[in-house]
Amino acid sequence: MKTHSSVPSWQNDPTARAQHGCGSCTDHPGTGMAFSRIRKLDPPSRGVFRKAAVMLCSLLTCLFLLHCLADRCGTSPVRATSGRAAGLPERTKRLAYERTEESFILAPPDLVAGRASRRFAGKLSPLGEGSKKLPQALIIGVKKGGTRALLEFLRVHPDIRAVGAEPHFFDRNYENGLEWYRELMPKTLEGQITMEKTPSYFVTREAPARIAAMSRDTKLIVVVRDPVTRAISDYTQTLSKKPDIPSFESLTFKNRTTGLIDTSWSAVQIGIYAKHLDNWLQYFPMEQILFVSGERLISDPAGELGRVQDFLGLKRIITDKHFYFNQTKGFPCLKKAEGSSKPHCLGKTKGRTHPNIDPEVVQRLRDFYRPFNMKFYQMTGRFFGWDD
Ligand SMILES: Nc1ncnc2c1ncn2[C@@H]1O[C@H](COP(=O)(O)OS(=O)(=O)O)[C@@H](OP(=O)(O)O)[C@H]1O
Repeated sequence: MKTHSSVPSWQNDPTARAQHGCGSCTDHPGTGMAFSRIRKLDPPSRGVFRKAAVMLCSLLTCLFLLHCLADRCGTSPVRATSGRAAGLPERTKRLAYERTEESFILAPPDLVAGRASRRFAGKLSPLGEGSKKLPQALIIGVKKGGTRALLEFLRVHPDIRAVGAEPHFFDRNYENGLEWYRELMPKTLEGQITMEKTPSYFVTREAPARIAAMSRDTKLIVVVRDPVTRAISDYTQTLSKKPDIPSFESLTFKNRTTGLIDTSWSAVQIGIYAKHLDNWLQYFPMEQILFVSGERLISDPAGELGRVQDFLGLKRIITDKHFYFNQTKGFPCLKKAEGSSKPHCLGKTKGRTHPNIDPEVVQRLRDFYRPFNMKFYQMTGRFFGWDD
């Protein structure tokens, strides 16, 4: 019987074996004997064995690479994002973090995209298959209506993929072109719907024509809320950023003595829903627009989500089971956020405490909005109950 002497010297020396790139070839006692036995029976098999060993090593390398790739596409965008952010100055990092929540305009798009892809990590196949598509459905408004809640809830649905931040494409970034817009979108697989929300679209004169130019089939969703509460919510948001602004009461009127409302103040303007809707109806039929009640989104989220899923032609997957009422927050929250197993409420910028407004001013605003609300109920065929 031949001994190890016929085996190349590097195979007898573990260190040398490792250097030859196959440290596990003869790690078990007796394997060297097996080598020589094989060699004795069939001399050409030594070459075959070497080839097999090389192939095995290559296969293991490939598997390792595939594993890394899958990991990167699946969960590690968190690391990738923070890694990218790690190279940024502290202030830029903070800005990017703060602003991705609301808008693409001030945050570097690649950073935002990284954050967005992290949010969708659970829905991609391990290799990140799919392609970026222009949205087939948009939440176009209204500001402070409950648009973030609706989008966060919708993202629980496996057939919806959405951009987390607001792209503001059809109002502020239109000159960037559709390709820029498409690049912001997450990848979708066949049958999945791409969505985004930018509440200012509803009051942007050019938005309907621009969206129709992208696709006349785009489904539009508007979350509407009592225009008086909406105006106060809008004001509360501005106040939180600029504490020195005049009072709500003084901004409401052109002339407080005559009681003339200042309709040029955006907080008031946005709530004239019937007027804005007229503009959309020049480009889209009513059947293509769904109105979600901001009030019911809070009191019965599953009910409103049911209507939205029907409108989007999706199976009703999001139901009562997905929500619980968080007493501390005072709002419904998700039992499990998309891509996570933990309960999730919206952040502290949603559900702010509103300042007390002079009841007379509130009443004056109610009187102002009443005819517009009536017109809006008529146009939409839905009674929202803001004037009880
Ligand atoms: N589940 C849940 N959690 C927290 N907040 C909720 C929820 N559902 C609806 N809302 C209401 O959403 C209001 C903010 O609306 P938007 O998300 O459209 O605001 S924004 O235009 O994007 O800034 C926000 O307005 P404010 O209460 O004035 O902060 C909330 O009343």
